[in-house]
Amino acid sequence: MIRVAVSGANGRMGRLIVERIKQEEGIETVAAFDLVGEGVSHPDRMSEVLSERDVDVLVDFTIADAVRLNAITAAEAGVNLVIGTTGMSDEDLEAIRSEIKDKVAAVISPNFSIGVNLLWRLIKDAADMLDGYDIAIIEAHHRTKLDAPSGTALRAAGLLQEMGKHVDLHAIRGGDIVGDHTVLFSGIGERLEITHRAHSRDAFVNGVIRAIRWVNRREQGIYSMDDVMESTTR
Ligand SMILES: NC(=O)C1=CN([C@@H]2O[C@H](COP(=O)(O)OP(=O)(O)OC[C@H]3O[C@@H](n4cnc5c(N)ncnc54)[C@H](OP(=O)(O)O)[C@@H]3O)[C@@H](O)[C@H]2O)C=CC1
Ligand SMILES: O=C(O)C1=N[C@H](C(=O)O)C[C@H](O)C1
Repeated sequence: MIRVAVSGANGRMGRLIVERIKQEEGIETVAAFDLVGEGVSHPDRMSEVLSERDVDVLVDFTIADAVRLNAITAAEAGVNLVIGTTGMSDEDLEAIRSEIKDKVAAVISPNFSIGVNLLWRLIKDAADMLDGYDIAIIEAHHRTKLDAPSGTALRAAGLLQEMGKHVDLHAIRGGDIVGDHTVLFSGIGERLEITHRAHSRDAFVNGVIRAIRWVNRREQGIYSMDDVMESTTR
């Protein structure tokens, strides 16, 4: 049995992850952390709760200001990680990576949906073939999302910038949009749009469950959803 703790357990993602784990064989939620609410521990108590409950994997869907401390606390307790939180500074992300990489295994991804992980592959091929096209990324999310542009859009832009491409980023916030990303390649006489739309957060939760199973008892290191997808069939 994989013993999981969920951080951000009262949030949109955290609640769904806790509910899904109840339906999964071989995984159980043994601890939950959030700032307030029934049945959760305060993150100040994370270190002792992780040890007391013998947690194998901590899943973090919180806020940018919290994830660094949560990740380092888990790593020091020898607990593997699945991190989906976005909006961290480059400095925070680098600190997380360097402080945990020799201690535990961690899957870190700004998007756990399989479709977006494929989109990140497809846009590199498109950029390669559509040399000289203007590139824009347009993302849309619900009105309460804290960070903009999204972590997914920033990852897409980063991949294209590594290829020497210039990318314009546009973020829209409104209503209850779960998460849309379009990478638009505009040329003379044509354009190509590669779009992913999440209809529900199940798209992310599916990937999180895969990542939990995969990261459990993995060797120390930092991994992506690409690593998970390469070596799992379900
Ligand atoms: N990688 C992916 O596939 C996805 C990533 N995300 C990212 O995940 C994060 C969470 O998203 P979402 O669930 O919509 O956000 P929510 O705001 O709904 O949930 C975040 C929760 O974390 C709580 N929280 C804040 N600080 C701490 C802390 N120190 N320890 C534990 N819990 C804390 C918040 O409490 P309070 O409300 O009281 O502040 C809240 O309940 C965001 O960064 C989002 O961008 C979202 C979807 C998919
Ligand atoms: O906050 C969200 O909701 C989402 N955040 C992630 C991001 O910033 O890319 C992933 C997804 O688009 C939903």
